Amino acid sequence: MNAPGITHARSTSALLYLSGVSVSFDGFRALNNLSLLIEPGEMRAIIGPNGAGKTTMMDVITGKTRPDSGEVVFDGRADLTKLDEANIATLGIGRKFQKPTVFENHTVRDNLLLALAGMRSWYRLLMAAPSKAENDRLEEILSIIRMGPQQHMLGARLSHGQKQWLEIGMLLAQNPKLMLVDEPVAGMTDVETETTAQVLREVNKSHSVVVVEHDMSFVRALGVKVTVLHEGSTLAEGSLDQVSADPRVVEVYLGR
Ligand SMILES: Nc1ncnc2c1ncn2[C@@H]1O[C@H](COP(=O)(O)OP(=O)(O)OP(=O)(O)O)[C@@H](O)[C@H]1O
Repeated sequence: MNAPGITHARSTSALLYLSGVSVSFDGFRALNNLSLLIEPGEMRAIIGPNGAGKTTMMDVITGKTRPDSGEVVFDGRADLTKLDEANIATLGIGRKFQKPTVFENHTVRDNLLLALAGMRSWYRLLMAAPSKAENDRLEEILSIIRMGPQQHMLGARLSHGQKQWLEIGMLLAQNPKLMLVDEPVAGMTDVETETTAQVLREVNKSHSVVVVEHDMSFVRALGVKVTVLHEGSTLAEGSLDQVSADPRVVEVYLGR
């Protein structure tokens, strides 16, 4: 049975299907007939110059912005243009914004336990010990985000990079079918950037991911298919080497 509120859309085997999506703000086309297809299990990197429409695309997928036209289908069945943000999150789309928002007065472990239990369960978390299943999952996530040694540290004491990894872990705890990650390495050192690529590659073993990022060394380290957005449309798609060799991409983005 379908969850309430789901409107059947076109049937597709893609996890995420955008076709002909346009969004205008006061007559300015932020997205212009955009199409994108993410396969189940895939990790995709989205790059493009400032104002290319990357954030607007993420906003359309999460229901924050309604497209003026076009199709947005998730998991082969749900028409996301008909759902609100809460319903879309329930369907299994999780988003990590650029700025980390971990609970600073709680340890890494408790931040993850809160995310595992769902934010409604503060009381349960404080009053009851985690179940064996919760503990096992917690250990698994700590290992994926490489923060086992820091699990008893308070959020406030973490470095910028560690906060980002913890937040990736908190998103993972909610077990979304698709993780959207906005500029995860902004402000990171080179070593943190490399670790973030390793963390996301590990995440991608069990989750589909769409990551927006400007940092080319990071995108190279991810080693996944890249979509280049420009003026609200797909300009090029392929490996980083392929799109980097495309004169149009050099002209509008990489050559700058
Ligand atoms: N709410 C809004 N009202 C008016 N214009 C907007 C709004 N949101 C975005 N825009 C415009 O739409 C265009 C696309 O913006 P968007 O933020 O999606 O680009 P981006 O690729 O994410 O850029 P950046 O890399 O700088 O984050 C920009 O020209 C922006 O000014």
